[in-house]
Amino acid sequence: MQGLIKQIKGREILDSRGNPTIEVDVITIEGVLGRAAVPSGASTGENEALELRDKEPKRYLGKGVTKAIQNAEGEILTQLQGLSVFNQKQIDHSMISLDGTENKSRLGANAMLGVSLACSRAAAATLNIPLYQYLGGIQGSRSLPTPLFNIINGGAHADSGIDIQEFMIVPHGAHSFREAVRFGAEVYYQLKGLLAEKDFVTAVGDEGGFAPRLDTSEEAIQFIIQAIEAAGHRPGIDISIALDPAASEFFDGGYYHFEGKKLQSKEMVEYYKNLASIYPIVSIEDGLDEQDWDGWSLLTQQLGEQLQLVGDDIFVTNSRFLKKGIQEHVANAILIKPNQIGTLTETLDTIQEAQKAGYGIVMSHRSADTEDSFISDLAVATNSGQIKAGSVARSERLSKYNQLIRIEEQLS
Ligand SMILES: C=C(OP(=O)(O)O)C(=O)O
Ligand SMILES: [Mg+2]
Repeated sequence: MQGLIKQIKGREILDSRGNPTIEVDVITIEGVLGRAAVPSGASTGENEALELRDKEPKRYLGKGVTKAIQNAEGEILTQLQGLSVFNQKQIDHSMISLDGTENKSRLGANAMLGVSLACSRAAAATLNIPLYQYLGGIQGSRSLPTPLFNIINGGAHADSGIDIQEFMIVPHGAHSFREAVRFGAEVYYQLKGLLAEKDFVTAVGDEGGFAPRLDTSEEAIQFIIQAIEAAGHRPGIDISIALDPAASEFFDGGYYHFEGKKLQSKEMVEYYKNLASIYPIVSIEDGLDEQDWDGWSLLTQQLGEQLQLVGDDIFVTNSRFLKKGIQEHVANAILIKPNQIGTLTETLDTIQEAQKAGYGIVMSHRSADTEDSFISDLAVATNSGQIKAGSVARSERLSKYNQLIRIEEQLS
């Protein structure tokens, strides 16, 4: 039998915030290597699988992942040694039962996901085929996703003081992925000029979008509209806007503390409704808090016909929460972050569940990411339709977009 797991090696590498994160090598008896690195969030959902970090911070770095590495190289290797990398389900389910906890807190979702993804890379390498082709099989790998470029950063991702975390542009009028990237870059550079003209700083936040000290989110949207026009594109026709308020971050004591006001769910819904009636907004992610299911129902009733409403913190890539959402008519799309759930098999199950229910899929990076571009291949393999991986000007973000440019070339 081909592809039997012989060795697992973990190492600490740095993520884009300069913190340690885990990279895993899986080596088969034929000496084939599969490698994967795991990203890390800042605005994490309460119900995410646990990222295992050491108790003590390092002298100059954030908390390390040496315990997660020990688990991958020790207990996980003992459990998986001799299994074939082609048995992805078996690999993932045996790690889940070995861990034995609801949220993967014993072995660490970071250790488990690193191993899980590295196994699939080793399988693709054994067959000598691209990862997207291995993951997608004959049915998959047909369409390139539309990118959502995050060009203004707020919330937990920057010190801009803007309450909404992500202002993204959606170049749905582009005819190819390559052209979409060009649209993104054109708007990004126009936006830089417009901000500089008004004496705003053009330093960037965690995901590579600008982080100007603006008073309101509406001001950020107006800058983006101007930048789209300055780049020669038509707002709402060639390029629209997507938002990720990441509202769990400003929800406290039953209220949304938003732009100096203390708002109830229904007032937030009114705010979004008004915003969407003025500007070409096509998608809002995490418009409300992860526990505010009633608010989410109202949001979906009021805006679900007209907008994509994406659940990130509320679903945490977990089919259990997604099923509840489908039953209760909450949201109409899901954000997919493999490290929120911790294995490839569970990620694929959640995607399938969402697709069956007609929910949209947005494949996603994390705010602290690495040069690993696994999610690009996964987006194509599952025909996710959309991907968000930050701006067009930091390499850990570009690794995803550039990989998609290569895949597009191969598929055409
Ligand atoms: C990518 C996101 O941020 P983080 O990785 O900080 O959760 C998000 O909230 O969608
Ligand atoms: Mg989000």
